[in-house]
Amino acid sequence: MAAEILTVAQMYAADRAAMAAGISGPTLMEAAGRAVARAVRSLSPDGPVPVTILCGPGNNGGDGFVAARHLRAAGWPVRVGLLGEKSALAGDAGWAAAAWAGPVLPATVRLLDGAGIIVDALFGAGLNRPVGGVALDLIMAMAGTGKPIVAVDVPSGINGDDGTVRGGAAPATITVGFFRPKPAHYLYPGRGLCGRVEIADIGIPDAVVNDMDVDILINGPSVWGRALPRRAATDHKYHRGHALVLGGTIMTGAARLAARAALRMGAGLVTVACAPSAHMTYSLSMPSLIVQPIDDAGGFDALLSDTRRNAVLLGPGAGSGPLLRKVTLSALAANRAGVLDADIFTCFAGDLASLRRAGLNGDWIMTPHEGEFRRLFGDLPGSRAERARRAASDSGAILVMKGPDTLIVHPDGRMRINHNAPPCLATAGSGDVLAGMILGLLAQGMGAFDAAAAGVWWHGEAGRRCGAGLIAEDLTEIIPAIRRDILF
Ligand SMILES: NC(=O)C1=CN([C@@H]2O[C@H](COP(=O)(O)OP(=O)(O)OC[C@H]3O[C@@H](n4cnc5c(N)ncnc54)[C@H](O)[C@@H]3O)[C@@H](O)[C@H]2O)[C@@H](O)CC1
Ligand SMILES: Nc1ncnc2c1ncn2[C@@H]1O[C@H](COP(=O)(O)OP(=O)(O)O)[C@@H](O)[C@H]1O
Ligand SMILES: [K+]
Repeated sequence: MAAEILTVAQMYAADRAAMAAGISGPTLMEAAGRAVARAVRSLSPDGPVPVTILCGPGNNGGDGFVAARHLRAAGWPVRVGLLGEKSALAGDAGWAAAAWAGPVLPATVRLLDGAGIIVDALFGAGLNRPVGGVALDLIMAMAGTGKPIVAVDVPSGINGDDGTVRGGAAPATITVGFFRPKPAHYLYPGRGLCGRVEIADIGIPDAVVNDMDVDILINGPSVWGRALPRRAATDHKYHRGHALVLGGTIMTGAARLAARAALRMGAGLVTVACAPSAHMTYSLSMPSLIVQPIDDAGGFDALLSDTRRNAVLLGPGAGSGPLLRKVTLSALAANRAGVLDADIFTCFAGDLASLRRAGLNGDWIMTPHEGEFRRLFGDLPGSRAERARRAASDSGAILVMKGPDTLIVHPDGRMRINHNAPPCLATAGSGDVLAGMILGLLAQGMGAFDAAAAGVWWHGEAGRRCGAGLIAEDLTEIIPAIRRDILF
């Protein structure tokens, strides 16, 4: 499957490009409506059930009319309700309505009575304001029936570009999208309301994407697989990087999990720098770890003076006191790659400027969850994706906005949306493992944007393989098996 995600504007441009190439609007709409009818039929393999199709005033409604015609031709009982006047339907939607030979009733809640399956063709890409009035009544009534719903393009009321709900939206069983997915198919809350997303080929040539500046991708091995560090027969451990982790004194589990994850991802060596009092805890936890006691930030600087220590992780379990602050500022100045996580966001709350002044740049990755994000960046306006883009741009670093739909954002605006993470990853220490996984890839010289994306996907895959009941320790142990499968 192609990894591109198209914005609403890009989708309209793809439409125009296809038409410029000689594919007519009705041809596209015919294919779209046929795909919707196919989705409806897949919901009732035992045969026809009554279908109510609610059509809106634009081309989304046009797709509904085409679906109605195909279902009726296949012997399905279909009722079509239109929001607005048939005479007002223009362009391709007008063509589709004219080609529907059955009655067109006013769209009312009562049309849903007796429906076995509902098609939601009210609004798609053209939603330009929050739904209200009759449209909202219809949406709420669809949701209230409990019947399977096939949404055309997106559930009506969802903003295609950011997945937000504008007024209200009915949860679909299947959402049929066209040509390429839109952000709303992958971003919550839209993603949660789309049900199963089926992207139909409606005859738009793949080549139209080549002329577009597509900057949103579905995160997966096809995106970064070729950038993964490979092993050579002559490898030396120093070829595979030396990661340095600041270990805390009280919450030692976080750095231990991260360090183990970095080793499992293939880093050649991992050193944990910690207070002398914690030395024993780290040393006994993992014989393969190097543990270096440091008395103060100067001790960390001394470790950094060895340039072979090429990747740094700061934050997990580190405490948000002056040591973390000093160490972070000097690590940023030391021209390394690294990951900033967890306590960093408390330590530098509202103070992005200090991180920037110290040298924060695109070799660094920040991995906040929503709460940590707000601590560092404040209450930025806009959708989650807009806020993440703004934060990446303001910081100059790669931003990993964690959650069920983790976003990996480059300061230049490119974004990868992750979609494989199961909810069992919401467990203590899981984020520490993620930070260590990304660190392990950075240590091996992978570029920060790809390392972040690969780490996030791999972490999701680890969660999927472990399944319900996983604890963070399980994630690190399944890392090698996933590597074998990605690299064959
Ligand atoms: N490649 C493509 O882009 C294709 C798109 N097709 C369909 O075309 C749709 C887009 O068509 P349109 O651009 O006509 O847009 P829509 O049909 O999504 O909606 C536009 C109409 O709804 C009205 N409207 C928008 N928000 C409203 C609100 N909150 N309350 C009341 N009225 C509202 C607008 O004034 C306009 O009349 C897609 O979602 C898809 O279903 C397909 O026909 C096939 C090809
Ligand atoms: N509901 C969810 N579905 C999928 N992944 C989730 C969900 N909730 C959290 N995660 C993932 O689990 C990890 C949790 O990280 P974090 O909140 O930092 O945990 P901790 O601080 O306990 O290590 C992140 O990678 C996040 O994307
Ligand atoms: K719709």
